[in-house]
Amino acid sequence: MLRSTLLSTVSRQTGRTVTRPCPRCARIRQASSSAKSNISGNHGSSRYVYATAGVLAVVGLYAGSKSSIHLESRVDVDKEQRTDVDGTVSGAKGSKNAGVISKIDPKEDLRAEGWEVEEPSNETKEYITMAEVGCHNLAHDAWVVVEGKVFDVTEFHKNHPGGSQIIVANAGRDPVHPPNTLENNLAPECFKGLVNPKEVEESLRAFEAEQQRVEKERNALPPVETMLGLDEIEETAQSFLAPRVSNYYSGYSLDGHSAEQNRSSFRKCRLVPRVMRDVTAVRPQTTIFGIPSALPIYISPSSNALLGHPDGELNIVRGAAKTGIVQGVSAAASFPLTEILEEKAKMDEESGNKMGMVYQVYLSRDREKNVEQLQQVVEGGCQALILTVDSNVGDHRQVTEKLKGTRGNAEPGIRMGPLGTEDQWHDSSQNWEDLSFIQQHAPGLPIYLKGVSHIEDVRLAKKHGLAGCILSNHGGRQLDGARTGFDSLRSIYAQDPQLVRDIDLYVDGGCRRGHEVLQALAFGAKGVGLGRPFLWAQAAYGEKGVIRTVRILEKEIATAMQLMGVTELSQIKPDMVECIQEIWK
Ligand SMILES: Cc1cc2nc3c(=O)[nH]c(=O)nc-3n(C[C@H](O)[C@H](O)[C@H](O)COP(=O)(O)O)c2cc1C
Repeated sequence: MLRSTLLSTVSRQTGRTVTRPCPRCARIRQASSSAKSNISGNHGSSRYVYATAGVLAVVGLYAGSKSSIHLESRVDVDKEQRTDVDGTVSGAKGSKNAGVISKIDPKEDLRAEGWEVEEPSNETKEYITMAEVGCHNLAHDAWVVVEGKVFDVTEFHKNHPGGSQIIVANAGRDPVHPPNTLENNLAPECFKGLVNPKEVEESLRAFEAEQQRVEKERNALPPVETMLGLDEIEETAQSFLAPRVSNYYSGYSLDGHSAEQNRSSFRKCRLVPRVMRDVTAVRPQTTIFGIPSALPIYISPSSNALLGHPDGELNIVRGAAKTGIVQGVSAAASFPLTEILEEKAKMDEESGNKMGMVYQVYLSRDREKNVEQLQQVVEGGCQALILTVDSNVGDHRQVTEKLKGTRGNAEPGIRMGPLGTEDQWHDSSQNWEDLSFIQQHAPGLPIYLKGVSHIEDVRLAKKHGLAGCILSNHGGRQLDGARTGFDSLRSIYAQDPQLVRDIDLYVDGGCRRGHEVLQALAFGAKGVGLGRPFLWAQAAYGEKGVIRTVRILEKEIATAMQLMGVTELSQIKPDMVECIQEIWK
């Protein structure tokens, strides 16, 4: 049964979502009662414009210097892939997400305006409009435009080397991908047609204008040396990044209780320093995931650094290498692991030291993907593996969905359901038995389970021979209401201090100051991970921002150690941190 496509637009006045049937699709449906296509999507023009403005800054790297449109390379469209229905043309045969192609042919008008216009193909005389492309903007229905060509990347994005999210984030949109890379990896049937070149041109112009704005504002930022705290760097980044980028980085699930508590849980403790001790020289060095580290912190794996800066994760590699801290690389990084490893090799050669790099994986629904990935990780020289287990289904980020974040426009009731289950990287069947599979394919690599809260799960991790656990609620981005990593640590320590000694525990979420790192160490944590601060820092200042962030934390940690009366991290004890019950109420 054909349903009317609904358009959702966010009223700028009321901020409320207004939903109405799409007149265009309704017209097409009237005309094509026998259409095979199952059209779904929302492409309200005001939302589309808003979302487009958001994406422009996001894909700086991809934009490159592309300023002209080349439609010279034709892709043969199999006649049978398109079914003419009363003047409209539906998408690929058998595709549940088949598209709709306009019967309006603007080519003559365009030629009259002086455009050089090529024929889309012998079979297809019409162009796909950007509005139509915009209908296909979801993880399970994703089209993108590259150099005027429209591709269905619904299947491809799940295996995209740069991560699924970056593709989905740009689904239904402008040209965003380096030329030829998609074409070479896509089956011919994924080609949907061409977009009106004038529209592409306009969209590119807007894209470039936004790129220039971001670059200009980034260049006008106060010098990185004037940044004194991690929050200040975040504010600076937020001041010029497109709302969509800011929203993605700061995003949390549902009401953000866990994200908020991540910050506040550290502030509910009081430090109880010791005095009259010689603290002239302090040693904040330690080992993180078994790797020597300058500080008891590490960069927690976080996806899509490229959203904020064209060098993305490469900034983080350079910053981590130059400051001697360990980088956790996300399975959904925006650069392929091969490129990240190449950058690491360069840094290792320059410094003569081997930087610390650990790789994060999700258990994929397609285990073969994990096998390939793990082989790359082992051969590439990553020193440990982080297995993130708090994402067995996708997140539920209401705020992000509203802003057309990474998941497309959410149509309540229609779209919310499948989002969590479509992604290859979230396997809701994952369980303890799967650990042997990971262990088998990552021989010799210590494995740390990320996203643990319950003491019994720490015990099980130990029983299964894992090197440690990262107590975390994923920065409040998965289960809203989940206990904070720091609170889990305190609770586990209170129940079974020996367990904390027997297995390595790390904590992440909400830590922004050096003394907060020490609070976690007091209860036995081996180190603390920070996610967002490094994303913001590289977005605003590139590699220098990463370095500045580490330097700020280094100073804060060293000063806090001196003021606490300790010279070694091992001297920080639980009796030096008081978490008073009344404060928690
Ligand atoms: C934008 C963003 C992307 C993230 N991507 C991943 C990821 O790909 N894998 C993962 O295990 N954790 C991911 N995380 C969670 C972080 O590793 C970390 O648990 C969390 O950010 C810590 O909280 P903090 O940002 O307050 O420091 C992400 C976090 C953010 C903010």
